[in-house]
Amino acid sequence: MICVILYPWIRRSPCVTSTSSIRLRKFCSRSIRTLVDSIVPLKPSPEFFKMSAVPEELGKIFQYVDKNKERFIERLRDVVRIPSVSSAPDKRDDVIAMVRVTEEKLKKLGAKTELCDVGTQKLSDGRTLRLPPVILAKLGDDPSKPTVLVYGHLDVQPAAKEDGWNTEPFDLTLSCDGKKLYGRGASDDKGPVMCWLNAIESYQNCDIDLPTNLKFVFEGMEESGSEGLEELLEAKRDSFFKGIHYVCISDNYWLGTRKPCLTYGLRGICYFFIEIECAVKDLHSGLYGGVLNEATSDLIHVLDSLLDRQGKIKIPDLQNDVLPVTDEEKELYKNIDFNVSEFKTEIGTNQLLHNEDKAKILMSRWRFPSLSIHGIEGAFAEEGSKTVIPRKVVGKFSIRIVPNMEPQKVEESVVKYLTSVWNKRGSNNKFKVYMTHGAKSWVSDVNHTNYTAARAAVRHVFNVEPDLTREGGSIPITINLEDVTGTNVILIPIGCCDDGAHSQNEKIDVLNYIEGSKLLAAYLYEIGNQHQKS
Ligand SMILES: NCC(=O)N[C@@H](Cc1c[nH]cn1)C(=O)O
Ligand SMILES: [Zn+2]
Ligand SMILES: [Zn+2]
Repeated sequence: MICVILYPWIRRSPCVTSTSSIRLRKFCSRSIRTLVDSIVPLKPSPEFFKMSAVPEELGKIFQYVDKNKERFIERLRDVVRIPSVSSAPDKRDDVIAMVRVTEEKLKKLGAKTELCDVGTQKLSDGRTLRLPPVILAKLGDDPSKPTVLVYGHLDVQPAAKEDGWNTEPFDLTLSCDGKKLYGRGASDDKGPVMCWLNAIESYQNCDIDLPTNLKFVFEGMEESGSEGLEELLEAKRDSFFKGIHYVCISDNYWLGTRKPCLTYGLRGICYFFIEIECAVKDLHSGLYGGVLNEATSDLIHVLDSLLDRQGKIKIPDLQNDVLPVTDEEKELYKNIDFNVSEFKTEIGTNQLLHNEDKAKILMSRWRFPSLSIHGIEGAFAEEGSKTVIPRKVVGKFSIRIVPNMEPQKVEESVVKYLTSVWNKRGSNNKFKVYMTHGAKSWVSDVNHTNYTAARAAVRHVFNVEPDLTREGGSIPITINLEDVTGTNVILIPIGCCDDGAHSQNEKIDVLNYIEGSKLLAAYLYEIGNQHQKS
């Protein structure tokens, strides 16, 4: 039997279900209002309003998700509250708490869980810190069903109100129009992880048998290079990671704000530190200024040698391995729904390096390397006019790498180039450059059942054919998951491009969180459906 539902985008219209009954903290500020007002009004094409035929079981699940919207939002609130910042040593206990809370949630759904110790981490100050355990879990063991491996991360980027947040970053806050949930990790990646739990709960409470067996890898170090995880994958290659048919990751974003997409490529990342030391302690610039080469000016000189004004990486040999763009590839960019002026508005810039050329902008984000300078540790960065000469500064930058580029080769080129820049500088200060972590890029086969199932799932939920996109960010473990399972990996993004992952005021739209829970349920349904045929 077929059940007919209205295309859910309609619910973006003003007749949105009232959220006044929701026991949620609401936040009204001019900045959020401005943000909401500035969003280009949705003009759905006529096909958006077509009726969509959804299989009866999925229809029931979708209704369950809608009915439990408030509780699902509370579920996200519970985990956003935990400041699980993997890069901050003093927050390590919170990362571990987040891992434990998630393990409990999985157990409640009936999963068999294991917390795997992945050893220790050496900090730059020489200290050793225990890495958060990785959750490996299994739900279902039916040999007649396919097995889907789900990966997600439980750690987040740092966030503080003083950085320019309008709300407390670790207190999930609903915007006054009831459409957006602000909080660190809301989109990256606690929201999507909770969507998986929502989807599974929905099957169970609707008394519908899960169409697949599930395995989970949830880690707490993704934002810091997934330390320890690769070794765990290798150690469990012939046990936990055996017998997996499909891998699914929800840890990226739609290309825009309106149309869902599926993602088949990621750039890799090579992260570098440059340490420069000029004294044994910080110095008064009135007493010591003018008598020594200062570490900060040395560092700025070195950092300035990395990029030219057009954003071209100046490190020789680095671009040698980048594959040329083929005519076939050029065609792929033509039909992708990407609006350059909306993109500029979202960033808040009126000038991009590649003007209004959609294909060039997308290629620069997806298939060419880029270099970004992230910050300088030790340099005076607070308010006020402190007259200090910092004794030691550490510059941090990363290079997003693309297919055919190898992290080790990138490391060699960077170290060789910066050492020569340093030698020419002629400073007597102490200088060190090293790569902290390197991860390869990843590109997948979009003709695999993993993708056809996900496309059908998008049609069930959004009644639209998704764009197939690549992503400029990195999920370091993706390629290892592909290797260790020997099967196809898909990225199913849940949030929008304007979610502000890693930035101030990170959010997830309520619509994306709720429809995203349905999407993952529909994906499992379609994997169950299409696996038998493949
Ligand atoms: N949502 C994925 C993501 O944000 N990944 C990080 C991974 C990373 C690697 N080193 C530091 N962070 C990214 O920046 O792409
Ligand atoms: Zn992430
Ligand atoms: Zn992230």
